[in-house]
Amino acid sequence: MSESHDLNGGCASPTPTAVSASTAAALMRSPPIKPWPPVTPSMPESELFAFADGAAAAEVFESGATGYAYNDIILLPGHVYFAADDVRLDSRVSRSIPLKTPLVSSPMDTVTESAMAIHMALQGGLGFVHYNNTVREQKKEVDRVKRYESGFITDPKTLAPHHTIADARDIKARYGFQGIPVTEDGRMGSRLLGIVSNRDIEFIRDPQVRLGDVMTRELVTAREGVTLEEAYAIVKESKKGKLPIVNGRGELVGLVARTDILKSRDFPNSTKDKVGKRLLCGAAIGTRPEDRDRLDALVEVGVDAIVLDSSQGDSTYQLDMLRYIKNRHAHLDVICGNVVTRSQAYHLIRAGADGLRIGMGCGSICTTQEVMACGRPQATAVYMVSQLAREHGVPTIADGGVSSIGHIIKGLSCGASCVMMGSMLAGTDEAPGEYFYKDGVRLKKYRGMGSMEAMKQGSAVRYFSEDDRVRVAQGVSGAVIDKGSLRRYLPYLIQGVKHGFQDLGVLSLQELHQRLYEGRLRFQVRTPAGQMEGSVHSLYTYERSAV
Ligand SMILES: NC(=O)C1=CN([C@@H]2O[C@H](COP(=O)(O)OP(=O)(O)OC[C@H]3O[C@@H](n4cnc5c(N)ncnc54)[C@H](O)[C@@H]3O)[C@@H](O)[C@H]2O)C=CC1
Ligand SMILES: O=c1[nH]c(=O)c2[nH+]cn([C@@H]3O[C@H](COP(=O)(O)O)[C@@H](O)[C@H]3O)c2[nH]1
Ligand SMILES: [K+]
Repeated sequence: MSESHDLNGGCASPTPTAVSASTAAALMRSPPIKPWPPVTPSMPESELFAFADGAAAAEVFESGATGYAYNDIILLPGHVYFAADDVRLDSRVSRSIPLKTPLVSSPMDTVTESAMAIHMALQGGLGFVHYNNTVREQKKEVDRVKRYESGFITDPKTLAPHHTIADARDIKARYGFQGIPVTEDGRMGSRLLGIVSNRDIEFIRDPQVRLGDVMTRELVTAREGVTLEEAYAIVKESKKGKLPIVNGRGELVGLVARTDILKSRDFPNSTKDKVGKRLLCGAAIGTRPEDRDRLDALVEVGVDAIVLDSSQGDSTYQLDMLRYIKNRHAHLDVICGNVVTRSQAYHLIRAGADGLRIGMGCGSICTTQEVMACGRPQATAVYMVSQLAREHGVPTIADGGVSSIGHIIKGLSCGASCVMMGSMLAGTDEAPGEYFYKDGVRLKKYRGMGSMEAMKQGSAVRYFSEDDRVRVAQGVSGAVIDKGSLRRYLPYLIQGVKHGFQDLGVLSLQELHQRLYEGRLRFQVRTPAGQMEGSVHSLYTYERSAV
């Protein structure tokens, strides 16, 4: 027996009444449907976005009583009339630093050191080197970024003549490259004696044969100071896989790999200075008197932007430090923060901040809102602060609380010039620290800079002593999942953001912000059911790839 579902909810259906012949004839003669004009890219905006559903940002965020997180809001789609690849993401991180990619890495000791900063800059973003270390260590990290030249390998794996074929095979298995320079003491900076490549060792059975007996000694080398173009020309001419760079004393100072000739052209969007063509690099410092020495050390190696790193940026300490830097190093961009209100932002803008970092307690490892009872939901904070900053030409960074591509798009849609990430980047190869396994999952450590662990290490290395102040932690330590290399992960994020812009019908960040402030970017607040509906649901199991 089949079950019938009564669509009238159990009520008896009304008895159909007969339609008169004249009414039936009139219905059949109903007026023809008015044709719409064809939709074309050249259509005026009033037609492309003819109906305004949802609400303008001002209506959503300016109510005052309620603050919204990224997940509380959703954007309504626009009209798609271009390909995702047509979208341009050019922006600024601070008054004088333009970016092709509006993504920056957080100054945290499990996120940004030189490797992260190099790869963020290569792909059009920027990295801020943390300062939970000695002045010397931070200076060295910034120096590495500034000295980086795409194409020159400055820290090649090297071996000594007493190493064996097994050692060379081990490097190949672990890092995937062949052609290992052999130097006197096995290190970079020591006299170059030869190169051992696959051809030298492939037919030798005994893995204990020493490299000194089999390496190639007749080498084509280039002298220190050679330009990348010249080095490439030599590599092409010599048909060798590797070109060692040596100084006047014959010591190894660098290496150029044939395989990198193509790769180095892969970064047309990199964040570089116009004159020296060096990658740009940011760094964080604090607002204590000793941070002035740190500042000078960073300026010595050419740091391009300074973040004054604090959870509450509206303090006389920060205002004093900002004025001090502006007097001493007028050329340097200073990004202040963190802030979440217009008052905080106003004080810093008035004192000359070149950029503002927005976010208090929204980060994945943050417990500030729990412990300090201060903060603000991030979407509202980004909108309110960015709106004021825009009037003064100051770019803003939406910092923290980003755990998906959608959150990046929402941060930018709320008015941020770029987005800063910690947890999203901490699991990549370029973040500091080694991977480890837990429950069969490959992880990397990630911790808040206000966590007890980070604070203890910080005061130990920064001040060379364990001070005995009572500390109140504002963060936790944990771990994040392996995300592989930024070489793949950043292009994935960038492409995702471009697709989001395409759905919104905006071709650039400038257009997005123009729509935002003209009330033409339309938002809606999602109820808890709306949020559930918008995330994965009703499945017994599912998988989500990290990249
Ligand atoms: N974005 C966020 O929500 C949060 C971020 N964090 C991160 O944790 C780290 C530590 O943050 P905070 O504890 O806010 O650092 P902070 O250095 O601003 O503050 C630490 C303490 O030192 C005081 N202080 C700063 N400069 C001073 C001076 N010149 N003289 C005397 N006292 C001074 C401050 O008032 C505060 O009590 C940073 O990396 C920060 O980004 C921490 C909490 C929240
Ligand atoms: O309350 C906090 N306690 C901490 O210990 C802490 N450490 C970092 N931060 C801030 O969090 C941002 C990174 O957040 P995500 O992991 O969500 O990207 C960072 O960029 C910071 O703004 C902290 N906030
Ligand atoms: K949090």
